Amino acid sequence: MSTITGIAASSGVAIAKAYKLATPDLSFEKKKVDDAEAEVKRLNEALEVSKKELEIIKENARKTLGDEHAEIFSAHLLVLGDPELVNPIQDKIKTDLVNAESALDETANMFIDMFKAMDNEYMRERAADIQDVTKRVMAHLLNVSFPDPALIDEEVVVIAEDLTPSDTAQLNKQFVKGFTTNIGGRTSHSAIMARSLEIPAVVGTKTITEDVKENDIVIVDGIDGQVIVNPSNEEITQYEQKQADFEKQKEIWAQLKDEPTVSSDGSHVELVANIGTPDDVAGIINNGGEGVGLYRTEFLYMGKSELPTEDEQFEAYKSVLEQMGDKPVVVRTLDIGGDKELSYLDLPKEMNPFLGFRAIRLCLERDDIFRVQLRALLRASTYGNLKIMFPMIATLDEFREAKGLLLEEKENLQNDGVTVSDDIEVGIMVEIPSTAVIARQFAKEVDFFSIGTNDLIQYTMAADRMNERVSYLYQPYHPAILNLVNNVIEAAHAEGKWAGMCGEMAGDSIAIPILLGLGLDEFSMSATSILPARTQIKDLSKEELATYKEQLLSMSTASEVEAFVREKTNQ
Ligand SMILES: C=C(OP(=O)(O)O)C(=O)O
Ligand SMILES: [Mg+2]
Repeated sequence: MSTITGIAASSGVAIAKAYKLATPDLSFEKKKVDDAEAEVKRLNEALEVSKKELEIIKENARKTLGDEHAEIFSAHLLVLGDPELVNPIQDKIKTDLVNAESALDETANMFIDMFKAMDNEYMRERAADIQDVTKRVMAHLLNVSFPDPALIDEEVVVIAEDLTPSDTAQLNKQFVKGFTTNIGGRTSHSAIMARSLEIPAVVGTKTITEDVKENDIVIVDGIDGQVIVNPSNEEITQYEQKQADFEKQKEIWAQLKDEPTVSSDGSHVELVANIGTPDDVAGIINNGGEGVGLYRTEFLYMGKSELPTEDEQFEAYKSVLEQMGDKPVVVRTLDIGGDKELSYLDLPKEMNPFLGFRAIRLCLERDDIFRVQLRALLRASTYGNLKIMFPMIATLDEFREAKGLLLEEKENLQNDGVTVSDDIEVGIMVEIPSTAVIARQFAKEVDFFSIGTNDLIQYTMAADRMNERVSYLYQPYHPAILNLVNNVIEAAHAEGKWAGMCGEMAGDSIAIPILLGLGLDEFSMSATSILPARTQIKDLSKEELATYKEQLLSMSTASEVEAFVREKTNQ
């Protein structure tokens, strides 16, 4: 057995056999063949098996993630059955007398290049579909297995170099008991999704794909960030106990499910949750959340082959608002870019995607995409307590322009006789240090702030949130971060506005006492963190914590801050 240490990304313990998720080697040799018919038969068989697999994947995706996410596989099935693609491959085998692999590769590449060059978004999307489908058919021709998260049908721990947010969205929690990756940090989106799916996860292990072989038994300890490979019987017993203790602890937390969040000296704060899809609302209700503090709408745009329509979006927003009743629902407009890609938008590769064309920057340039979302939100606004916030705001001009588009679409809808709520609060995420520094000026114009510490920390410390090599610099308790957070809260209060936090820091047990003392009004976190946070806050005195403010803000290091908080709060 061996133990590998990584970053604890999602609590809980999982014990199961390993399932390695890696793209196989699909290289092949171009060969001349004598029997073209036999080669065509081989191609047709590979196409048939691929079709069957895609049918299963589509059905699994439909059951676990809904029709919307299953749609991409319908597009793949269409490609597989398209004679315009299949006939030329067969013809090539017959006329050039080459093996099926090279006929497939050359023909598919010809179509991919042709579609990519077209000045039509729909056609460019088809290029991505052909690319995906060709890989699957090629794997069958070469007789190599093509791992697919949506095809897993027995209990496993997924082992991968990295999981993209859309890979993570395909994990079926009935079978995937845990996952562990080489790269990533606590705030990478795969980690955030693991928490909303309640799947134990350890990320940033650097070497897990080398340390584990297919079918090894693996323990994922998402509480302490450890992975144990081929454990002894005693270790299995020990971790089964840890798993049972964790379940018991969850039962204790659950006792506060229907209670408000009140500190020991009677101050109420709002504990709300971060969600990615309407299905995640069930998790908020089960965990006693007081609303939605961040709805990451980009997941509506991912795992698909084209942009979601206004009606599809309207249905999703309406569903969340209706499920939450009169509780607040803060919806963030599209935040694509960084680690969240949309293959069908075909955006150029960037050297620094986190500093590049993302979020509001993209939305203001592609206002055709943005306006559709704004209209869908405005139409849904009468179904609950909607608040809208814009991501990655760096300048007041960006906020004014985005709000201007919102008001324009509101007027357009009203002119068409559509009813729109008149009291939608419009706020911003504070993720960029410049915005935190001049929060006073912003506070005069926005209705609220939600501090996105996942990005604010990476931009302030110049430490990539996805990179485990610099994770030591990713310091939520660094006094520079505390000063920025304090600046935002003070600025909001000076203008009679509220300040929340929707970065992962809001659910951190060392950060919570600090934030309570600084006067944060709303804490938005993974649904599973709500009950532990409520339990903790119940025993904290806000008044006492507020007296430590100046001392904390003038400290010099994160470790000084952490030691101080641990001492004062017995952690
Ligand atoms: C909540 C945030 O947004 P995301 O994690 O989606 O970038 C953040 O940056 O803190
Ligand atoms: Mg962010």
